Amino acid sequence: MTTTAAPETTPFTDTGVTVDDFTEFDYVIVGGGTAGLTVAARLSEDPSVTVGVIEAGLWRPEDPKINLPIMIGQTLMNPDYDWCLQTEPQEHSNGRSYIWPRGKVLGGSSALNFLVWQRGYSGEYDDIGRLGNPGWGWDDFAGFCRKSDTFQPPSSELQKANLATCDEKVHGTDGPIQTSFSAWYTEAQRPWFDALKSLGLNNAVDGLSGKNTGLWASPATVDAKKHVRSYAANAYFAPNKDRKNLKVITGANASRLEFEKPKDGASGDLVATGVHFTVDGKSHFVKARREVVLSAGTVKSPQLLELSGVGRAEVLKAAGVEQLLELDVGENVQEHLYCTASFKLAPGHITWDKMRNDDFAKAAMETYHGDGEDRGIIASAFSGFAYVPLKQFMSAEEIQAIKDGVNRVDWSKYSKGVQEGIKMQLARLDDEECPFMEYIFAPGFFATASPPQDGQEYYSILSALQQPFSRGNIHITSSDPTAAPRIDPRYFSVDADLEILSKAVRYSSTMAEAPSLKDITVGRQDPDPEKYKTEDDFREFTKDQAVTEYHHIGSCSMMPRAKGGVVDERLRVHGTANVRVADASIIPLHVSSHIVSAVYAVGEKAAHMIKEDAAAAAATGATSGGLLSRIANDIASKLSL
Ligand SMILES: Cc1cc2nc3c(=O)[nH]c(=O)nc-3n(C[C@H](O)[C@H](O)[C@H](O)COP(=O)(O)OP(=O)(O)OC[C@H]3O[C@@H](n4cnc5c(N)ncnc54)[C@H](O)[C@@H]3O)c2cc1C
Repeated sequence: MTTTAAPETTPFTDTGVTVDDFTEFDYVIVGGGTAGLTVAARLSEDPSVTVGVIEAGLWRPEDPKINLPIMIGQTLMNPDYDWCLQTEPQEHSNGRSYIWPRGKVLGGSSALNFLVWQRGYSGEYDDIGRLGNPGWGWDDFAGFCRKSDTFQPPSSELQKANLATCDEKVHGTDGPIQTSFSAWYTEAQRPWFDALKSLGLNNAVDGLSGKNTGLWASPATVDAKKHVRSYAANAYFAPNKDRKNLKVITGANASRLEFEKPKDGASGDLVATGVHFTVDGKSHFVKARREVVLSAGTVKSPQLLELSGVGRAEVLKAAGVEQLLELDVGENVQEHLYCTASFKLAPGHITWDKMRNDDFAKAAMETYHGDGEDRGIIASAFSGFAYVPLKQFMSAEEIQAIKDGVNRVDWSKYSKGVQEGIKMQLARLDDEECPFMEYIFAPGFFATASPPQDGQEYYSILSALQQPFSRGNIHITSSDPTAAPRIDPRYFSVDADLEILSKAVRYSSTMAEAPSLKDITVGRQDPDPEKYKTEDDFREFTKDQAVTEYHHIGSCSMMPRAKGGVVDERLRVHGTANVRVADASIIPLHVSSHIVSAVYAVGEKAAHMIKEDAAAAAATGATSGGLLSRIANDIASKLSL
C-alpha cells in the first residue's frame, strides 16, 4: 500500500514507506519540515535507535518550483505545497485577512522560503536565554547554527564588486545546508548601498557575526555547486534516506497525541504513548517507545497540542476537547510584517522584471542549464540588506513617544514572560547595535498596491518590522483535526508597530533621493506619490499593504511554566514526561533576522539534548520516574541487560 495517493499536479517521489511499516519507533517526529528533518537526521545517526517522521506533504526532489532559486514565490497558496492558511480579519489593519503560507511538502517551509540566510543580533539571543532559558544565548545558538551549514565563500571579485564581504570563521564548514552569495546582481543594488552610506550607515563585514546593524550583502541557501535551493529535504533527508532506522511517511496527517491518563487523583507528568494519524482518510496509530517530538511549525504544533488536550481550559472547552493539562499553548504569537515601496528604474538596468519577457526568460534558462560556470539570473537570490535602529528614521521625540505608547498598554493581561519580553524590547530601543527595522533591496517589482508596467524595470525597497510589540494567538475552534485553527496575530494592536513601520516605509523615498540611487531612479510608483504624502497617508498605506514576512513564532514559547511558557529550556512540554516541541513555535521573543537558520539551530540543539538525556537516563538506570525510567528500561532491554 503506498502512502502517496494524493492527486498530483507536480512531480513527487514516494519515500517507499507504507502504513504497514510505520507502527512503532523510539522517536516519533510530527512534521518533516525544517526542524523535524533536522532532528530526524541527527537522531538516526545512532543506528541503535529508530525514528519515524509523519509528514502531511509529499516529497518533491525534482520540482523546479522548489529547486530553482528564481522561482521563489511560485509555490505560495498552491495546495500542492502550501497549507494555504489565512488570518482572521485584522481590526487594526482595516479589517484585512492576511495570507499565511506554510510549507506542506517534505522540507516544510524551507522548501517554500525566499532563501535568505541570516542570524540576527547577538543581544536578542542573550535575551531569550535571560527569559529563563539557560543554554540559549548567542554563543550556544551560533554553535548550533554553524553545525547546520557549509558556507561556500564568494570569489574576491564578487566581494569587491557587490560588497559581498564575509568573515569565514563565523560560518559552518561541514553542515548539511549549503549557503553561498548570489550568483547574479543587478547593477542597481550597488547605488542603493552607496545611498545608504551617504545616509550614515556602515558596511557590516559579516551580518551573520551577531552584529547585523548596517548595510550588507546576505548569503542565501543556494548550493553554489549545484545551483539549486538547499533545504531540509535535500540536505537532511535525501542523503540519509536509506538508513534502516529512519522512516518518513508522506501524505500522512497527524491528528493528535495519545496520552496515558493519570490515574484518579494521581499527579505526575503526562506520558505520550504515540500519535494518531490518517492516510487517505483512514486512521492509524504509531507507538512512540521513548518520545514524541512535535515539529509541525508555529501553526500546527499548538493545534496538535490542543487537539490532544493540552492548552487553555476555555479554548479546549469551546472546541469540545477534554483538557488533560493547563498550559498557555497558542499565545505570545509574534510576526515580522513588511511593506513595500516600488521605484521605476532608468532604462538600461536588468532586474528580475526582465523575466516577464519570454525571450529573455528562455535565454536565461539556457544559460542556467548550459555548460558555462556562470548560471546567471536564474540562480540569483535576494542579497541587498540593511538593518537599522529607529534613530535612522525617527527623531528622539518620536522614539520617546513609542516608549510612552508601549508603556500605556495594559500588559497585566499578558503572561509574565510576555511582560518581561516587552521590557527587553523597550531596552533595545536604547541599544544602538540592535536594529528595529530591516530594509531589503528587491531587484525588481515587489509591491502589492499596483501592477508593474509592461517593459518597465523596477527596484523595490521592503521595510520589515523586526521587534513587533503586538502579541497574537493561534487556537483550535473545533476538535476536528482537518479544520484550520483560528489565527489572530493582532497586527498593529500595539500602535507603536504601525507608527514604526509606516515611518520606515516613508524613509524609503529618502533613500531613493540620496546620491547614486537618485541618478538611476525615475520615480516612485508605490505608494502613489500623488495620493500618499502625509504621515497619516503612510499609516493608511501600511494598514492596507503590509504583508507577512512569514516569520511566525512564539505559539509554544520556551519559558518557565510560571511565565506562561509551553516548553522548558530542553524543549520538553511542561507537565509531560516525553513530549518535546522543536520548531519555530518555541522561539519566545523575535530576532532581527530571517529565521530559518534559527529553526535549523533549534532542530540541531533539540537532537543534541535528546541524545544527552537518553545517555543520562541510561547512566542513572531505571530508578527515576517518567521519561528517564522509560528510556532507561528501553535501552536496557535493547542491550539485553
Ligand atoms: C513563503 C516563506 C518565505 C520565507 N522566507 C524565508 C527566508 O527567506 N529566510 C528565512 O530565514 N526564513 C524564511 N521563512 C521562514 C522559515 O522558512 C520558517 O520559519 C521555517 O522554515 C519554519 O520551520 P518549522 O520547522 O518551524 O516549520 P516547517 O518547516 O513549516 O515544518 C512543519 C512541517 O510539519 C508538517 N505538518 C504540519 N502539520 C502536520 C500534521 N498535522 N501532520 C503531518 N505533518 C504536518 C508540514 O507539512 C511541514 O512540513 C519563510 C517562510 C515562508 C513560508
